[in-house]
Amino acid sequence: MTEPIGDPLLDPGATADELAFEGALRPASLAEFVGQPKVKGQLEVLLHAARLQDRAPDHILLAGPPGLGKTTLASIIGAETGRPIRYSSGPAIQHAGDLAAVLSALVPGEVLFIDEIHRMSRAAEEMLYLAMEDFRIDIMVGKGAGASSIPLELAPFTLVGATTRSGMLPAPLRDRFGFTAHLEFYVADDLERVLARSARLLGLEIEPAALGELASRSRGTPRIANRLLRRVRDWLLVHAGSSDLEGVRAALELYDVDEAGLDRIDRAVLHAIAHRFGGGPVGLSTLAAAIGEEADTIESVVEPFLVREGLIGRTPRGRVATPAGMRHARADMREPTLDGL
Ligand SMILES: Nc1ncnc2c1ncn2[C@@H]1O[C@H](COP(=O)(O)OP(=O)(O)OP(=O)(O)O)[C@@H](O)[C@H]1O
Ligand SMILES: [Mg+2]
Repeated sequence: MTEPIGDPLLDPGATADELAFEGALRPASLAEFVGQPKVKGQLEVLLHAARLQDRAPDHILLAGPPGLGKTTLASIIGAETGRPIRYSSGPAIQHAGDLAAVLSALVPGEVLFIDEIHRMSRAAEEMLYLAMEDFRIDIMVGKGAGASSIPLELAPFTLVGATTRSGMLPAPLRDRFGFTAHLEFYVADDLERVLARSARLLGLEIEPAALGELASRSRGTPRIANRLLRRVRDWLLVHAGSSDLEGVRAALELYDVDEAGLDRIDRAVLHAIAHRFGGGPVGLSTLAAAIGEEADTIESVVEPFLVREGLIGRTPRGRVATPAGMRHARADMREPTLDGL
């Protein structure tokens, strides 16, 4: 058995300290939100139009891999519309009754943010269809033949849903959103701007070359950029007097982030496909078992990045390493987790 690979950069069980750090760096307005020009332009028009007509904006779905700014955008939507925002999440809504309680407590014009909306229960999803369309729900009372439904009017609200897996949303739910924002991985220039902004907010003076190096290793993801920045800050603090670029390289080496920005779990996936499964194809669950990771993490976090980097491909028969992926796996001899494979 291989040991599960705890991913220090993407660990979903973030500590309170990390959450506070994320919160402090979260842009509060669309103007402050770096990159994603397409989505920003679309949201600007949508929010502006709603403001002109003094109505709640259409329901909005924010779709994209973790750490690209979905939660950030949801709170920006609240701020830009000047409306109160209420946070909930799919896993917290397991019964229709949970959702009924949230919906019936909404005040007119409120923004309801449901994170990980693809993880809501079926029954709650169905209740949401009606709520989104008609601002009404039917509450079932009683059971069996004597059951009846009582309609309940809701205050008009804007639903903002976030999902890392828009493909898992049932079509009727997806179709009820007036607009779906597809967040893309960030280009290095934009990540550099994210980093420059974060460094300024943290009171760090870091040379542009060092920020550029960090940006190119941040997997197109602001959350990772910010976390790496924190590791570099630590390194520079401990090794006072070192140059920033040296600090970036040393800190990333220490935390197992390679030149292409692949971290331990990315490399474990790539190595497993390349070496253990002879380049593939290999099915997702086999791959997950081989490296001791959740299939879900591999599918929503690791794969989109490796596919985008042209290192692996997806075929109907499973995942395969591309020639570039094979080269990367062969060249990278530092993989510590390979020992057990
Ligand atoms: N466009 C951006 N400009 C500046 N900072 C950003 C941007 N997008 C995200 N960030 C920063 O990245 C961090 C992660 O963003 P956020 O929590 O919004 O991601 P998410 O898409 O909700 O991720 P998850 O799917 O894991 O919930 C935040 O600290 C935020 O400050
Ligand atoms: Mg989020």
